[in-house]
Amino acid sequence: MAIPVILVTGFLGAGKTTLINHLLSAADGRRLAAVVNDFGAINIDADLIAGAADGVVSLANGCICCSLQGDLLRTLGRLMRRDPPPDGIIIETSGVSDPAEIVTSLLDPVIWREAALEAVIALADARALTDKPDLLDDALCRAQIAAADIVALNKADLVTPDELVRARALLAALRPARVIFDVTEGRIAPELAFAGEPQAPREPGQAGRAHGFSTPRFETMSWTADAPLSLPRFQAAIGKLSPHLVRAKGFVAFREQAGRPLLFQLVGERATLGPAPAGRDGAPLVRLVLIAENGKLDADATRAMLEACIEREV
Ligand SMILES: Nc1nc2c(ncn2[C@@H]2O[C@H](COP(=O)(O)OP(=O)(O)OP(=O)(O)O)[C@@H](O)[C@H]2O)c(=O)[nH]1
Repeated sequence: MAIPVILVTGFLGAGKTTLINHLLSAADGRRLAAVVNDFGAINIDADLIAGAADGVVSLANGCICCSLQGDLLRTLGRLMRRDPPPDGIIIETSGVSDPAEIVTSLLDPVIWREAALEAVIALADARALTDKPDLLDDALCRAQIAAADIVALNKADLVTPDELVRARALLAALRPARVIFDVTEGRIAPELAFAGEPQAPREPGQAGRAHGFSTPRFETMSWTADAPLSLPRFQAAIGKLSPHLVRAKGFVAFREQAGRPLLFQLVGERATLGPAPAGRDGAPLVRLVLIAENGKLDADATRAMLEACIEREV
């Protein structure tokens, strides 16, 4: 029997990793494997998928809808040959991927027989949609919603009930026939994701047509440091950089809070610092990935700004 595959898509920072963590934690004895794709050179998402290190495969430094497509198919092949094989596979696309391209690859009859695409779940960010309804004018964002069987309107906790109704209406106008769920922290019912029998292969839809805006549209920069940072200087640097960024994330450590690694997240203008999952041995103390629209980030100046945050021992 074919292994069911769930494809998770959605704009940068909408909550894809959070949803996958939820699905893995609610797996109820099912052996789920996850393939995560970070567009940057450092794969932060793989380290954020809790407690499933064994079943998580990371594809970094490219986008699985274009440069890493072959890697994705090879990875699926390897996962399917595991003994025992997984009961389900979740693929997280990077926020800059056009899922239609990946859907087309997964519809290859050879793949389909063994790993059948069961559902495409698109994450939309209720807060971002409320702040910027014209997000949905964006071709990439539309392609992600258009490819979905299920739309999860995430971050419901960050908007009022009226705002939630408006955000939902915006999505419904774009994708009237699809199911839209309001969720917080990606807590979609697992049975919605792995619903049972895979659907019949579908038409690739707009595959190919919508492409061209994916990877070349964004650029990514990674930065690492082996010494802790100054918290006020880092906050000031992020304040200056955030207007030029669409997304940033990574692990940080501050001199002011010695021995406490933190997870830094920036989505739009919302920056948060929270507890980091246990670090990987040998990984640099500070690992950041910054994503910007092409041409919006001066890499040298950004690097210099971040270097200036390092607290050197005197
Ligand atoms: N308040 C709130 N925050 C959320 C919710 N879901 C996710 N977040 C936060 O939003 C940020 C981004 O979440 P991720 O799950 O990393 O988003 P992503 O789509 O995987 O991000 P990329 O892979 O970089 O595109 C993190 O700080 C999450 O903790 C939610 O429902 N409510």
